[in-house]
Amino acid sequence: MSISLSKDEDGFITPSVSATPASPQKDEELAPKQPSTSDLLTSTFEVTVTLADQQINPNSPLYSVKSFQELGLNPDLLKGLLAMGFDQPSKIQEKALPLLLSDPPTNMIGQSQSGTGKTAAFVLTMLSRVDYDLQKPQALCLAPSRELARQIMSVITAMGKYTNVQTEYAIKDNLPRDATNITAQIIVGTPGTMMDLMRRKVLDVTHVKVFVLDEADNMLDQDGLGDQTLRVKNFLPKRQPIQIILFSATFPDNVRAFASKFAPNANKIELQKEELSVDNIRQFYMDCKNEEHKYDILVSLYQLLTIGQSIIFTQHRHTADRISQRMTAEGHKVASLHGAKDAAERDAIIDRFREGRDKVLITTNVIARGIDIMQVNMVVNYDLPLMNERVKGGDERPDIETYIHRIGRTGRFGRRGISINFVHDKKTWLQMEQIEKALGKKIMRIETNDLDEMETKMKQALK
Ligand SMILES: Nc1ncnc2c1ncn2[C@@H]1O[C@H](COP(=O)(O)OP(=O)(O)OP(=O)(O)O)[C@@H](O)[C@H]1O
Repeated sequence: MSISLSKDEDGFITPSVSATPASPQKDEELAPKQPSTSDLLTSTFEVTVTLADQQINPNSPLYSVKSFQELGLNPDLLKGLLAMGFDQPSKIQEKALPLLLSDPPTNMIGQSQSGTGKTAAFVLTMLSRVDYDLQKPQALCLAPSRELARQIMSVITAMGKYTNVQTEYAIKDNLPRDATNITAQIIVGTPGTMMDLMRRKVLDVTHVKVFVLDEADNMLDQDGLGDQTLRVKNFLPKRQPIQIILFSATFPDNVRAFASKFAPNANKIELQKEELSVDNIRQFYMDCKNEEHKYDILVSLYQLLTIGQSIIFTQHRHTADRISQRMTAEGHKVASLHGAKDAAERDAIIDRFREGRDKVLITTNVIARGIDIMQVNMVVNYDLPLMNERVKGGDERPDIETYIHRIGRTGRFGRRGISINFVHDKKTWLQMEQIEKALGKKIMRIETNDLDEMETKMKQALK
């Protein structure tokens, strides 16, 4: 028996037993530049494509498509795509889909910014590869949270609407404890539960041919979910080739090498460092006097937070609960979500938020990644994300990857969004400065004492 430290979904480390501020902004910097879905579809951001077969020219038109029709998809899947309103592939889909769907299947490590359509790329691959007449698990997809697993499942269901695909979850408290045999073709879940089902032989892996990791850098990070993900992979049969697909908006250097080992000989689509975050998210900061002042400012922002929908990120679960209880007691309508709540409650909270019945969600890193809710036009980093939520020890450096994912909950698929960082002392101010440097994007100051100015600037940024 060994005791190891592992990170739970909120980013908290738990033991487990197992075998110079940005200069004030000028008004012209806020002048609206109108990004739109069509901007995203014709986006010019650069990706580097490296093919597993070095003899092939990645710039050949064979390795890029301008329409879904060119992919030679099963007509039922094409119908599903069109019913979802997907008329044209996005940049990442354009590049990734021909590589993902070609035969023989080749591994893929794919990177593109948050909200640019990675999910559809791997979901379409799973749906294209499974044999609908075979009642056996054939594609496994792992995600870091139950919320994301449920969202991926909803994309599979929508895209596969005109097929006979059968699906099953591998998330906590979903299957009855006495379930014996999963016959669905596509299984989506979190690594611990997936492993549990495999070990108990409820999930037969003999016919698995596609293995997908969404938020792959997070899933492979040795300080995160890496151990469990590796265990799942090692359980898969070695006899037949399995297509391994890794996608994320971020691949920090420390996991890149491991990703290449995990998905050997992969085709790779990578982003330049300066393209990590999308331009349609306007980033601001507010200089608060102290912790208590952060709360007051959040309350004063309430009206703006509810123009669309907003997500407020805190470092700790207790902060999320405390703020939400205080705001509720003061007559505001807010919800809080984190990994300490039970499964049914978590599902109910995210569903209410997704349906727009709650407009403000206060949460931890548990939903920093992947969650796609178009109406979210504001993200507040009440606490900046820090490395010590991710790695062992008291590392107080800002967590750049988590920052990119958090602000990426807004500005989905070319829409406009704004993010606001609260800083309240020299330390947090310096942390924010490091984020600004790492991303090479200006984070603009908004005064905390002029609500009208704040409102004007924010509305302008969202126009
Ligand atoms: N080709 C398309 N046409 C229209 N909408 C699309 C297309 N592809 C994806 N979308 C929509 O774009 C939104 C963002 O897509 P998705 O959630 O897959 O982004 P992502 O790249 O996985 O983001 P993240 O890095 O945050 O996980 C979704 O609402 C999806 O339905």
